[in-house]
Amino acid sequence: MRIDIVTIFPEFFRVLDLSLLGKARQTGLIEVTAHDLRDFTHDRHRTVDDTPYGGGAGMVMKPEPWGEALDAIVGDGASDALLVVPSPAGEPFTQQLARELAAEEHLVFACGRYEGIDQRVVDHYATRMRVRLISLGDYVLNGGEVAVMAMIEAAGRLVPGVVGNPESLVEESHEGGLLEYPSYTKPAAWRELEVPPVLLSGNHGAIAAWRREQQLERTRRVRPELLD
Ligand SMILES: N#Cc1c(-c2ccc3ccn(Cc4ccc(CN5CCOCC5)cc4)c3c2)n[nH]c1N
Repeated sequence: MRIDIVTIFPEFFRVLDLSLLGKARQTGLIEVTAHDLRDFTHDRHRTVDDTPYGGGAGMVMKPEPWGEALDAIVGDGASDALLVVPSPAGEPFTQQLARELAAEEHLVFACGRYEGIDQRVVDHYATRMRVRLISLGDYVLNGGEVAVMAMIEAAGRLVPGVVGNPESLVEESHEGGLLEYPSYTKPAAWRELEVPPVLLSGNHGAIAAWRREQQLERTRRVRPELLD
């Protein structure tokens, strides 16, 4: 999988050199490149924003630098890449959407700032490639970078070979539509708190049944809408 990110804060994505995704990058499973949008400006101040037509607070990101940056990544014609634009107005990011992103060969993330990117950028690239506006959740961020980091982590870990033990991807929260069961490890007693005895029983059928019941109880209590 190839991932390109366009942002005015490319150093924000240095953290992707660490941990699981760092290893996936070293093995070539996932190739991540962050591009500085200001490298595609031509004025002394490397300007990427301007006042909004129609008035209103804040600034809007100019289309020209975005056009040059995205053309440098996907060329000047049609592209099979998927352009992902984080936006408060986007479709909700879910585990299912993470699976869909994980199946893509080439993802291009456009990280907006200020009040967002001139709409014509999305409208233009929608004539040349698939474009999806995606929202991390119903709260307001200052830009797309945090959302892109979450999307790359959620999708990247689903790419075959990235997570050592694929079984660990199955019994997670939101896999299979339920929240995950509680987990325990040694010691068997800690600050007078005991591990549930069934987990020490060695009875794999009883353990599986207990875990399933825990998933259902937790989902009913915390996220009942997932059971609809
Ligand atoms: N993913 C994701 C996100 C984002 C996100 C993603 C990308 C950008 C680029 C700029 N921003 C700042 C911004 C904040 C609020 C608004 C709404 N405006 C409506 C009219 O009144 C002014 C305010 C617009 C832009 C972004 C925010 N926020 N929350 C998510 N789940």
